[in-house]
Amino acid sequence: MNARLVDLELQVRAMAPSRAAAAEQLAFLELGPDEIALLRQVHAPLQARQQAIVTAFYEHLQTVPALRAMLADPQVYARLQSAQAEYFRALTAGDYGADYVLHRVRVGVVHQQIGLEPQWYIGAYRKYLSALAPLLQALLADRPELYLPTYDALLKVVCFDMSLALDTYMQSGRRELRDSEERFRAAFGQAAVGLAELSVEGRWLRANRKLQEIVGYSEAELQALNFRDITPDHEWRADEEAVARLVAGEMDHYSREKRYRRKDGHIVWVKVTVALMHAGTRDASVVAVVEDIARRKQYEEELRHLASHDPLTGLANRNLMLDRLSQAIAFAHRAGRHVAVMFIDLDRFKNINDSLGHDAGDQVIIEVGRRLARNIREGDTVARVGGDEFVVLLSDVARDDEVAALAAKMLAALSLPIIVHGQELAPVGSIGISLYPRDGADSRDLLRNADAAMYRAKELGRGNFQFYAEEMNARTLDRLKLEGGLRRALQRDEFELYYQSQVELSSGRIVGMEALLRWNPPGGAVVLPGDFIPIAEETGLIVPIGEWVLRQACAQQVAWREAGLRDVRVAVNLSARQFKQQDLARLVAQVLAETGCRPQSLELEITESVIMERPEQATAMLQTLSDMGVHLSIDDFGTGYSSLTYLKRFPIQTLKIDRSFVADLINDADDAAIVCAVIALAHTMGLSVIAEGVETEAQLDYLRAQHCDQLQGYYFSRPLPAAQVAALLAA
Ligand SMILES: Nc1nc2c(ncn2[C@@H]2O[C@H](COP(=O)(O)O[C@H]3[C@@H](O)[C@H](n4cnc5c(=O)[nH]c(N)nc54)O[C@@H]3COP(=O)(O)O)[C@@H](O)[C@H]2O)c(=O)[nH]1
Repeated sequence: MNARLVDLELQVRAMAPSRAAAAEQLAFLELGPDEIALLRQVHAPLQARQQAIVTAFYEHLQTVPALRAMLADPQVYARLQSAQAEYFRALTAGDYGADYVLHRVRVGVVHQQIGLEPQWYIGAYRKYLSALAPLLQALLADRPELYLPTYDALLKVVCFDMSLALDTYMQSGRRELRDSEERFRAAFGQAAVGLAELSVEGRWLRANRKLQEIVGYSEAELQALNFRDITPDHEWRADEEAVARLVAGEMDHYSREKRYRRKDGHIVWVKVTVALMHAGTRDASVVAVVEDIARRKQYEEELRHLASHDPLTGLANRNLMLDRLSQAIAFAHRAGRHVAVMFIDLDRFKNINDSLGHDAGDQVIIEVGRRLARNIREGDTVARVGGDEFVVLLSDVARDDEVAALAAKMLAALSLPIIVHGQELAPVGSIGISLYPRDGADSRDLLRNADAAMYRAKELGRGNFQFYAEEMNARTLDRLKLEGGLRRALQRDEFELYYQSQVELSSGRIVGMEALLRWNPPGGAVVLPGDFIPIAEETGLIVPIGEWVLRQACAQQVAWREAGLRDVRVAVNLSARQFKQQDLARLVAQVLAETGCRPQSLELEITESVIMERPEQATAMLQTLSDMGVHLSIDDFGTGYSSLTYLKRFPIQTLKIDRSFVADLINDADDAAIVCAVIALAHTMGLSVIAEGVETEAQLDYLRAQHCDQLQGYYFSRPLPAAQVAALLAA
């Protein structure tokens, strides 16, 4: 027997009345041995008519559309007909014991399971009785006095059958209800979402396990509470209004996201979907499906945070800063207050990135962000708006001096040492400040003007703060114009090299020419490198410009030589960015090859500060250049902090004393001492020394007395165009 049949049989046995109950029922129906005997008498002749009766019975069933559909399957039809034949056989067989009872109950269960409604069942009994009445009458025609008792006996058996069948239906109904309640209880209890039933006044009536987990209260604890007790900040008003609309029939359910306060005090986000049960009755209650959406809310919050914050520092990003600035302006406008915008740019941050790597740069940025944030009040904002650029918004400011004091405090905080990768760094920042409403009516103007003030702070030597002033915009515009002009200068051939002679003290002969760049913009005066090299350096334009200088200077050296003039060395200045170019050595080799200039006729001047920025890398680069035979000198010597250890290792030939020391040599004992020390040091290390900026005979005499090797300065010659230099060399 398969599992379904076993289950069926178990159900049948469970539903069948006990022997005693069946006997009691038969007694109540007054079906005794006499009646049974009467039925047995007609049993055999009735069996002969069985087929006709069963067929007629089924034809009758087919007249009902619902039953016809149920009997459409031929297999089902054949099985039911065979079961019906057996039913018919047992009806008058006279044995109404346990097997009979089980058979009748089984038929009832099967019919109930296939969905046959009881009304068709009772109609079927009526059909049997109607069909059998004339038959019995015919069979008992010769003994008509037996017809009524026999029919009455048959009626009792059919009533017995009917009671068994109806009992089966009722029991099945009860069982289904019980099963469904159990299923509901299990589903309610184990559901993966929170489920609760509440009174329309908001008292908790039932709460499943998941809901108890979400709110941290047991069901019993909840039953002593109203939902308002665990809903924060009067959020419950919205729930109450919605439930009132449910009760009024204005909607059949509602969903909303809300918060509960857990038993442990934490707030948890949930989505509740609420419907009314038993609407319109005194038993009306509210069913709530409660989903824990804390995760989703957290993701949403994270996404919101990501869209408005800088991922490295966690500070506000530009978007959030602009938003807060607009709000602050609106507030200040209403309240007649001021807003301050501070634009902060780290000075030489690129050097940290280049020399210690991006990881170190990141650490510095994070620490700078922390330091700025530590110095502001609640309600103010620190935002990171670029690589090393920050904006601080002071949303409610009364006076300038308040802002100035804070800017000074921030600069001091910034410059405290940071240890990164074992190196001590002291970040320096330049701060530009604009104030609403004085320096701009909207965010755009305030930021632009704070930026201009920041550039001014940089121009004034970095590490300071500047308030915006009208003329700064003009300066910014000039700077932009200059940058635009520089970009076009190369193509338009607006650059020119001037040369300044370097004189050997012992012989008085010109031994070198320093190439000094000049820019002749169309229609304008000559621009000196001090006014455009820093911008070229910042914008990267220095790389192509520097390449042009190198090529031009080498070509000029060859031209002078080939013109039969003195074979002097040409000195070219290398900027910081050029010196850090990976392919500098390759470029120098290529230019030497292209122009025919000999390596020993080229001198490269690199400033002390550029070399000392990354001495290890500088040593390698200097070595490569030196191996090529190029002459190397350290420019502006004395202005940086050269380590003697490194100095010894650098493959250089010359130290060039900065002209600032030479300028006051005669009047300033300190400068004189420095010059003497540099000359002595260079000679000890086997290097030659050149002093630049020599303007007077007194300076010349002093340097001669100190055995300086070479001199350069206006005393001998100002920087001159190449053509005039040719005359000088010829002379
Ligand atoms: N990367 C590059 N830098 C360059 C290039 N050309 C020039 N420069 C650097 O610009 C700075 C300013 O140069 P410049 O205005 O040309 O000034 C030079 C001389 O004119 C000046 N000088 C020389 N003698 C005297 C003097 O007796 N008195 C006095 N007041 N000034 C004098 O000194 C400048 C040369 O300096 P240095 O290079 O240190 O020898 C300057 O730093 C240039 O290096 C270029 O092509 N690329």
